[in-house]
Amino acid sequence: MADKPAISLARLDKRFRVSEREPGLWPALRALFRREWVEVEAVRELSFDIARGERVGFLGPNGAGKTTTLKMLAGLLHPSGGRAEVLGFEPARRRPEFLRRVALVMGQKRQLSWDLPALDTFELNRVVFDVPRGLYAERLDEMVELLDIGEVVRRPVRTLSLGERMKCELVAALLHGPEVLFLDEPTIGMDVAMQLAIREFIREYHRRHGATLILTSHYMEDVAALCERILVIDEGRLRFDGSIDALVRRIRPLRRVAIRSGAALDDATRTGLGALGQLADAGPSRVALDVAPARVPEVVARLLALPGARDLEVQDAPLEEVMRELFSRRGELDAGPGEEGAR
Ligand SMILES: Nc1ncnc2c1ncn2[C@@H]1O[C@H](COP(=O)(O)OP(=O)(O)OP(=O)(O)O)[C@@H](O)[C@H]1O
Repeated sequence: MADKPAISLARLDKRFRVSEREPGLWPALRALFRREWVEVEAVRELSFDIARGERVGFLGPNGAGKTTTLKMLAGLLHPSGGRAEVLGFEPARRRPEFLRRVALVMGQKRQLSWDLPALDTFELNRVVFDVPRGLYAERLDEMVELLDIGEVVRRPVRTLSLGERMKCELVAALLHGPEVLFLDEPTIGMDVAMQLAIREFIREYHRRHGATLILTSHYMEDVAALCERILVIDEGRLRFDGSIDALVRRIRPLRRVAIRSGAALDDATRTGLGALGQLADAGPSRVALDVAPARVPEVVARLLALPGARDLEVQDAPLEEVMRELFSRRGELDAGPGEEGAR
């Protein structure tokens, strides 16, 4: 029999009731006596399974329901309907045995005490989670070394840079050895070098300890480096479940083939090439064509036959472009699973 999934959602729903009023004084006064409520459907009938040790990227436009889902899975929010199971537990019950085995790290929130060194919060967590001293010291040494924060953990948190603080947040979240890790925008607002350091740490931590990982990030490099599977949600619903490659093919189905020729191309040649795919503007002696993957070999052969042809390139759409498109095309991704099928 296959292993039970680490995480399982069945038609999970979350609705928020929010009060709504028109701007201005009169509506404000009226709202004191009679509030008008609207329901926001943040998560709608979300169903998927995640196997133990899987690394899953959770993507979608702003307000898609990613954070709400992670909060439900970490036991911070009660679902309005459906069922969530994490490591066999119902997260909303917040059983201590459950809380000891999961961790939620949010790039926009901190659990470290502002005026104390991070080491003090680590020690507090050791007591709260009842981690044996030897194991605690072992884990702490390992992470401090991997993140290179031997000195950083001794300084008051308020004096740390955003990246240094996030490194400490990660240590605080991992000292109890969680088997499931929810990471919500762990690199948000950081410079490229710090993003890379944090990403590398997460990758190495996963390699060594094999925790199940769900990550949300607006940085495609994070997701590409860390996640083997992507779930896209939009308006609270699952829109895609598959690999990054499959997602790129779904959003940008064409590949770009470009070449430089020995001389400027005349109009007749350009028109002839235009019949092979969509011509992208590339300059007088350069041709770039966007073509369906199946046509790439034929197009490459035709381009290589141009006089003085050189510098052939075949590219997928850059990941950042795919990400931008994904976040701007609200509601346009086909419903249903990715090319690799529903799981
Ligand atoms: N506590 C709350 N009360 C009312 N509405 C909420 C609450 N939390 C979230 N929402 C609403 O639920 C929807 C989903 O929000 P959520 O934060 O889960 O999205 P997200 O995908 O994480 O977005 P982002 O990428 O911007 O962080 C949004 O419309 C949001 O305004």
